[in-house]
Amino acid sequence: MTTPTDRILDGKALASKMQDALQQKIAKLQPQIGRQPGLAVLMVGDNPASAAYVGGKEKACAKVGIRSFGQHFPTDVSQEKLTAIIHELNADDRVDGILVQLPLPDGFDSVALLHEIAPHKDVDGLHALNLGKLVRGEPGLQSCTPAGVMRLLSEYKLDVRGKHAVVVGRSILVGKPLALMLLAADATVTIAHSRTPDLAAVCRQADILVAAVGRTQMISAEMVKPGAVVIDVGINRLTDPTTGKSRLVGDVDFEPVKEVASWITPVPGGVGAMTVTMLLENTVWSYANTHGLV
Ligand SMILES: Nc1nc(=O)c2c([nH]1)NC[C@@H]1CN(c3ccc(C(=O)N[C@@H](CCC(=O)O)C(=O)O)cc3)C=[N+]21
Repeated sequence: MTTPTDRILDGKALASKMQDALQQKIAKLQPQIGRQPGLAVLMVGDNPASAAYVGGKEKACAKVGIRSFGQHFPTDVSQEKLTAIIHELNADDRVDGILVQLPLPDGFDSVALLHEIAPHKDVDGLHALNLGKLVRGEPGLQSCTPAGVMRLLSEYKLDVRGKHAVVVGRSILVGKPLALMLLAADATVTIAHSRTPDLAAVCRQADILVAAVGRTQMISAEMVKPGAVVIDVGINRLTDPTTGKSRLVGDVDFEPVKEVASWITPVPGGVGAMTVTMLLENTVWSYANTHGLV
């Protein structure tokens, strides 16, 4: 029962291919529209993981030709000030997408803030209007990480229709929207979580198993049906106590699970690598859509 090791869903390669295509698309649209697409990322505080993500987003923007309007605030910035900044960005014609880097430090009402973003600039797909469209199965801006998972599955022509997808995790950023996207693609969807009894038995039913919990080694080989497609959304940073070096691992016990699964995403280089690219896609979609060029 061996699995060819090339059964890896290579998010990094797909992201790079998509970024090349985006770069060309922007180069074509820019003379018609008369400006670059623009993305504003708001970050509060100095969480090192957030700073790294924001840096990655700005680098990717520069690479494809999106102008960054990054703003970094100290933790004592007020909710009112952030709201006012969002209103300015809503009215700023150079800005196609607005993203509030999450999580915000304690004391901020992030949902209230997300709802100040003009829905057509909500490139994170977290505004109630965009989430509502997703529930209804209408087109709209969709959350980047789950959209990246769907794109990976379609790129590798892995059929979702009629398959049993088990999503472990029910966050508003990943688990819930991904379950809805899988449902829209005609999967039979189960959402499992920390209160699900006999999680292993539920996972073993999955043709497509998604781990989006944020806990290392959450998914062991015994929880995976042979031949299942395993999608690892977890991003956990582990520090080696002897070397002090840190590395990223997912929620899946990769080596043993890879022997059971038909296809599997690595961490890093899998879903996470797709997330930023979907953000760029959403920004360019909003840019083109504003000018009737979608
Ligand atoms: N409003 C908001 N929207 C988000 O989409 C959002 C957020 N807040 N807060 C934090 C999470 C996390 N996130 C990732 C982005 C890039 C990688 C990524 O590039 N990962 C690479 C490697 C990164 C590395 O090596 O450090 C990979 O997995 O291959 C991962 C995770 C977006 N998030």
